[in-house]
Amino acid sequence: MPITVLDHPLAAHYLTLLRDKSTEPAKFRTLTKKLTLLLIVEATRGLTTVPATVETPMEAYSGRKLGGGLIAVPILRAGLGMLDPLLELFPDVSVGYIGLERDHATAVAASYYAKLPPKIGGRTTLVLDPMLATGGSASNAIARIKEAGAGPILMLSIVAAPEGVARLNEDHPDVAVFSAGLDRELNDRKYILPGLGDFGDRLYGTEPID
Ligand SMILES: O=P(O)(O)OC[C@H]1O[C@H](OP(=O)(O)OP(=O)(O)O)[C@H](O)[C@@H]1O
Ligand SMILES: O=c1cc[nH]c(=O)[nH]1
Ligand SMILES: [Mg+2]
Repeated sequence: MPITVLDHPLAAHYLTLLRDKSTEPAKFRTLTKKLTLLLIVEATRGLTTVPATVETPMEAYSGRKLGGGLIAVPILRAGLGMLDPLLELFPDVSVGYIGLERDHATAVAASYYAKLPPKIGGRTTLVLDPMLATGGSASNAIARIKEAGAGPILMLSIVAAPEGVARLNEDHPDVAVFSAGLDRELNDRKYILPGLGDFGDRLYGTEPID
């Protein structure tokens, strides 16, 4: 599926501040949340609703409510920075976790944790990971989520590289990808250019890339 890139002045503004190397972790976390809110609104446009009637103080109103329960799966660590805004907008979401870390030399992601909700079958699942670089981490996580029987899968990232989008389209053509930005390329260490560096390190104030 083609990637959907946010096209909104607020998204452009927040993303520029997020990329700025002088942005400290506290502000980085706040900007991540704001960008994720915008991404969630865009990505969930197609959610199904069911009829619902309520009484206003004046008369009956025939409206709509959200249908089935959503699943969210942040990819640890950096994806955790995107979870709070999802919980705010969808307080009834069920949350699973997948831990993946790229090897610094090979950039291949290895799994160190997975706990998915037991009743994932058929439910719409939002995968949260801010960086889609080679696409290896997202592809690995999505394969596990599919094995568990999830329904439609939406991938939410903050910065995507063309290489990662191509990998996901190849491995999981049924998955819709949303991102706040689509960057130029990967460097020889598989970091995104222009990118923003190591998202997890910037989010949690750990060591910078050398
Ligand atoms: O598309 P890929 O090439 O797989 O790269 C993207 C992955 O790299 C980062 O995680 P990292 O391995 O640095 O782990 P961290 O979130 O714990 O820092 C990022 O959060 C993605 O999960
Ligand atoms: O540029 C990149 C690539 C992978 N992971 C990151 O955090 N940043
Ligand atoms: Mg990292």
